[in-house]
Amino acid sequence: MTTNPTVFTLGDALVTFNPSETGPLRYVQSFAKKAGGAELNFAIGCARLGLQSKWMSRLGNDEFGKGIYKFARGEGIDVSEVEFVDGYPTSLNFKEIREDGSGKTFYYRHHSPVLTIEPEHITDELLNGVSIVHLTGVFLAIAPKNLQIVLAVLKKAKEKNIKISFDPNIRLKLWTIEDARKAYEQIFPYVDILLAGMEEVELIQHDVSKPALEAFAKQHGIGQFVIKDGANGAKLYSENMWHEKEAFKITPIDTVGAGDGFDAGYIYAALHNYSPIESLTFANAVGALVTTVKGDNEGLPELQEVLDFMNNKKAIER
Ligand SMILES: Nc1ncnc2c1ncn2[C@@H]1O[C@H](COP(=O)(O)OP(=O)(O)OP(=O)(O)O)[C@@H](O)[C@H]1O
Ligand SMILES: O=C(O)C[C@@H](O)[C@H](O)C(=O)CO
Repeated sequence: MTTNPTVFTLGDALVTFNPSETGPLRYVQSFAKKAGGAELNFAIGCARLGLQSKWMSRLGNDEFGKGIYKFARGEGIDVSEVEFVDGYPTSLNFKEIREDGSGKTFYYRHHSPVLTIEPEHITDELLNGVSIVHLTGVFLAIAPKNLQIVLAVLKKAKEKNIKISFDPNIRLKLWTIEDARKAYEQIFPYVDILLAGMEEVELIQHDVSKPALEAFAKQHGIGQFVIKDGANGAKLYSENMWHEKEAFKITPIDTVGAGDGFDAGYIYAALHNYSPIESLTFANAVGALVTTVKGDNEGLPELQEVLDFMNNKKAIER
């Protein structure tokens, strides 16, 4: 491959308050201020792996928005499609983390700045030079009108022959499963790579037997159907075959963002023509590494870190 491929994504970012201790949020006394948001995490993951990463968003014209903007730019993300808007405060997320590393999110994003994105902002030039468009259900869940924006991006991507990947990222704190299913029905026919968590697959499609999942992929014309399953690893259905790979053995301390990291790893692998098993292994490694660091994206690794981790190579620390 001669030029470095560009990945495009679109979504809301949040100032994420990570608790300084585990346990119920009501007893937590202090937080570390960080940045989060599923699509921003994905964009950071791609940039750390060395891809060109373009993130479209809107941020509040406030201190938090400016902080996120500087953070994203510092990660090397193309922020030319990020704008500040007055009257819409930057979204917030307070996290709760349990002893096993599992997390809960408490959102304050009812008046998100991304509500000001309109279909006419999806211009012809927006996807110039882009190799893959990656969208997620979080942006869809923020407001019903976002479906029209997502469809505009998907249509533009199809016109330009750009591959489309999608992560349902179901957030039932933002919408109902019925509304999610209705929106996904309109999205799935465009999707080339579907990256879904096992629990999400169960919510979307009750029967998770292999024949039912095969029928689901065929019905929607999904070329690569990837199912992420936490500590069990991941599997892929593609070209009438199943491929499965176990997870790496690690001790998770904060699992939020593992799925976004996995997505970035899988897209990196897809853009570099990895085999199905190589792709799952690489993406599992990125997902596992994310869980070993507190924060939604601090654990996203650089390419060499993934390779060293997969080869069990110890880093020289001193
Ligand atoms: N405890 C763990 N041990 C090893 N690997 C893990 C663990 N948790 C997650 N991973 C890796 O990260 C991937 C994604 O995690 P998970 O299945 O939880 O994603 P998800 O459901 O999309 O999550 P989320 O949207 O909450 O980030 C897994 O497929 C696996 O490769
Ligand atoms: O954008 C979101 O709603 C998700 C984030 O709060 C968080 O970073 C996450 O859940 C990542 O998958």
